[in-house]
Amino acid sequence: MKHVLTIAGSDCSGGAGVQADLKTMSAHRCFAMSVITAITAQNTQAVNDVLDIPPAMIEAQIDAIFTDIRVDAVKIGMVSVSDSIRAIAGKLRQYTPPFVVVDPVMVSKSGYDLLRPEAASALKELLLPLATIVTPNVPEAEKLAGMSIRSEDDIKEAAQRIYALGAKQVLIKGGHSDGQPTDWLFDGQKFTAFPGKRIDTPNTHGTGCTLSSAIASNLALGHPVEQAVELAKQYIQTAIEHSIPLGHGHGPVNHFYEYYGGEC
Ligand SMILES: Nc1ncnc2c1ncn2[C@@H]1O[C@H](COP(=O)(O)OP(=O)(O)OP(=O)(O)O)[C@@H](O)[C@H]1O
Ligand SMILES: Cc1ncc(COP(=O)(O)O)c(N)n1
Repeated sequence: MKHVLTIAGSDCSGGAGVQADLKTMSAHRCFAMSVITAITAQNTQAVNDVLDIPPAMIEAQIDAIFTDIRVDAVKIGMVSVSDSIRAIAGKLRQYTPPFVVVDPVMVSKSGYDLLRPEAASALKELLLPLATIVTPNVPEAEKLAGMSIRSEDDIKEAAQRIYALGAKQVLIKGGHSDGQPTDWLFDGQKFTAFPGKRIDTPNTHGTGCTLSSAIASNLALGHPVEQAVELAKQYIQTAIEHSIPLGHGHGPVNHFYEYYGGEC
């Protein structure tokens, strides 16, 4: 069995963050582990509060796992403060897991800033160089690349700029674009498009967390990056198609469909 670790924030409503990651990794039949960077009080409508876990406690969680258990892939999600980013980067340099997927979470679907402005440069300088693949959505890619994105050419220019920050591969996701949700992968040489079919639903809470965890699971399972993304794209497409009308805002995507081959 492969062992996959998420380093991310907790979403008590179960749609995004660590909870989405653990469900996704389990659906891929991987053993899922978590290092919690922050506790959020949120639901499908809003993030009401965030408590950042002290960096020493983040380090202690990482040490507890790596000193005892083989880790086949790591996914990093919400890390809001630069001291926590620095702590995580230091530990990953120490333990050198084979694959690191960085989802540069910045703003929740409900509009809350999950990355403090002071931490943006730490994310760029400390986490991107460790990334096997970084998976920004369009607004995140705009921030990382320092440019606005309005066209396919802009996506390609932004991917090249983000690649230059040190990530080995860059996947710019198309969920926030107009039209069909095509994701673009850049490996330093070529661009590969992963087309999707847009589902007209408000229930897309946790799509980015799910996609990056599916990529991490597929890398742990031995798939090369391009195939890991292709399979993850199929996973998120099905999970959105069967998403759950839970709560009064953005409901979660459905992982049970992949677990049991049917609705829960
Ligand atoms: N309505 C949709 N229909 C089909 N696919 C979608 C839809 N919305 C997003 N996707 C796909 O879901 C994945 C996540 O993309 P998205 O751009 O939503 O990421 P994100 O904004 O980081 O997600 P999150 O807000 O959950 O962090 C991508 O593969 C994207 O193409
Ligand atoms: C702990 C945590 N991590 C990530 C997200 C982003 O997910 P979304 O953009 O769907 O709100 C979130 N809301 N909460």
